[in-house]
Amino acid sequence: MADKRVFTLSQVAQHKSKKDCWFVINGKVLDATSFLVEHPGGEEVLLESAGKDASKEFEAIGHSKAAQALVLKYQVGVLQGFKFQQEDSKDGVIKETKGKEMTAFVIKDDGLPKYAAFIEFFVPLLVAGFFFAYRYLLRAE
Ligand code: HEM
Repeated sequence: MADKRVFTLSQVAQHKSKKDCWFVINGKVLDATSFLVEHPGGEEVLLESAGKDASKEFEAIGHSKAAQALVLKYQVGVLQGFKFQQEDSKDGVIKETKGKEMTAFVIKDDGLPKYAAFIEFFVPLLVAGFFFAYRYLLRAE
């Protein structure tokens, strides 16, 4: 891939037809011609952005991670003067990193000792027992 080719926006603007459709997403110049028919959002939206910087539209849709990764497949170069933020993507090519998944545990610790559950169960039972015993004794008198 010609990942270090630098294009100006006016160069990108020359590729705005169905047979030659380029646009820019976050500083990456993409040739999405072969992707037009495959795009799940339809080719019309892509053609509307043809030859332009479609970063805002792309972000506005809230494209999935998979879609963002797919962008790299169609990259032909970078936009002149665009400052890439990530260290590893100075040339506009974000190397795929093995995603480190974040996991979290919530350790439930309400500070009660283990026998608390035992007490919570038996104390109401005892109270009820005393109540019925008391009533029984009252009737017996
Ligand atoms: C090469 C660039 C692009 C790729 C690889 C791409 C990929 C995708 C993918 C995979 C989806 C399915 C949903 C998802 O996984 O997020 C999608 C949906 C969509 N895309 Fe793109 N897209 C690109 C550019 C654009 C641009 C520039 C626009 C707007 C101007 C756009 C508008 C949409 C819309 C409207 C949907 C449908 C969303 C929905 O139905 O909820 N896409 N795109």
